[in-house]
Amino acid sequence: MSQKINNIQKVAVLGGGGWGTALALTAARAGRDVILWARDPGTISDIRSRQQNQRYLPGITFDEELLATNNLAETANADAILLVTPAQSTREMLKALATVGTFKVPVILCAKGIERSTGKLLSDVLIEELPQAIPAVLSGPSFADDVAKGLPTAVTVACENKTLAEALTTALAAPAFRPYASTDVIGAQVGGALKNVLAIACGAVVGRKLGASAQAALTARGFAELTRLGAAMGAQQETLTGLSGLGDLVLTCSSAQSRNFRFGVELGEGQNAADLIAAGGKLAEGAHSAKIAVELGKQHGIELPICEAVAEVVQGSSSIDKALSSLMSRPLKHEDGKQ
Ligand SMILES: NC(=O)c1ccc[n+]([C@@H]2O[C@H](COP(=O)([O-])OP(=O)(O)OC[C@H]3O[C@@H](n4cnc5c(N)ncnc54)[C@H](O)[C@@H]3O)[C@@H](O)[C@H]2O)c1
Ligand SMILES: O=P(O)(O)OC[C@H](O)CO
Repeated sequence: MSQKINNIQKVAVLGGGGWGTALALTAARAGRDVILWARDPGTISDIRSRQQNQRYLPGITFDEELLATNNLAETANADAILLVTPAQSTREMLKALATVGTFKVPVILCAKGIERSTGKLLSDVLIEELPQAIPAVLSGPSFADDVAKGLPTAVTVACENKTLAEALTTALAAPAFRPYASTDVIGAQVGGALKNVLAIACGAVVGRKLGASAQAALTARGFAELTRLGAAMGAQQETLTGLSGLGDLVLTCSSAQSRNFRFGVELGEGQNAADLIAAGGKLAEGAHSAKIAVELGKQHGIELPICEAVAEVVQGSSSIDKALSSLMSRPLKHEDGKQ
């Protein structure tokens, strides 16, 4: 493995959506040899022939000529894999990978979510499906459009092996893309998964025109939920207050560029979650993680009232108004959560 650590040159990116394409571009800008796997043939031909991914990164043409394929076997000799398909497809993707190679390399999980059917973090899913791979996580405040356009971005790259975490940051660092190394694989995942749920709540408050004060209050109380669950699951405080925790929460809870935030705005404006999901619009990972986050909270003895409100609205068992009124009428508490 030490040879691989010192020489992460061939990077395979799995996922031809906005984030997969943006990460492939930034890895190419970092000087890596990049192969991008996508399942959609239209995406591959768009990238090959026009240096665009119009479906997921509309209006952006890139200078880099990315090598794109829909043959997964072509990724088998990579020194590192970036897995960038939606969280709920992680297991399926890993099962597919296992059929084409051994992958005794770092697999960097870039999706933000919790497996809905099991409540498992994606690193646990990876260990189950590809036990010889080395789990790593890339997370932080970063919109695909910004990264694809080369705007400045900083993220956390976590791997339990400190040397490998540092090697991965070296391999991915580009002039406008600054990864920080961490050994906290759990913390980097909890922040990314929960901020999506909390961003839906903030979006709903904006959609309902409840004011900037309410949005700030939800963000701060949401951060309390994120840090308490994270700590109970073994995350480090510095990670939760860092890029992949507070940093991403602030971004996603305040920007209409976020799909989770916009999903919340639409709910706040009176649309129905089931209809929004059935319409197959933009990916809002928080809608898929809300209920399982609440269940994880219960397992760890942590109350997550905002996540619970989002879960209830998403599953149609509460309206926005009812959910907000039950949040406001909870018994008065100390801010630190202690009695
Ligand atoms: N877009 C961003 O700004 C951004 C930033 C950071 C993290 N992320 C995270 O990255 C993950 C992917 O997001 P995205 O923005 O690229 O989504 P996207 O909707 O732009 O693209 C999703 C891609 O995954 C593919 N896909 C979907 N289901 C699949 C399956 N079962 N097997 C194989 N491929 C499948 C789609 O064809 C598409 O190419 C999400 O978890 C998201 O939270 C996104
Ligand atoms: O568009 P969203 O809500 O999926 O957010 C994208 C990134 O996770 C922001 O860091």
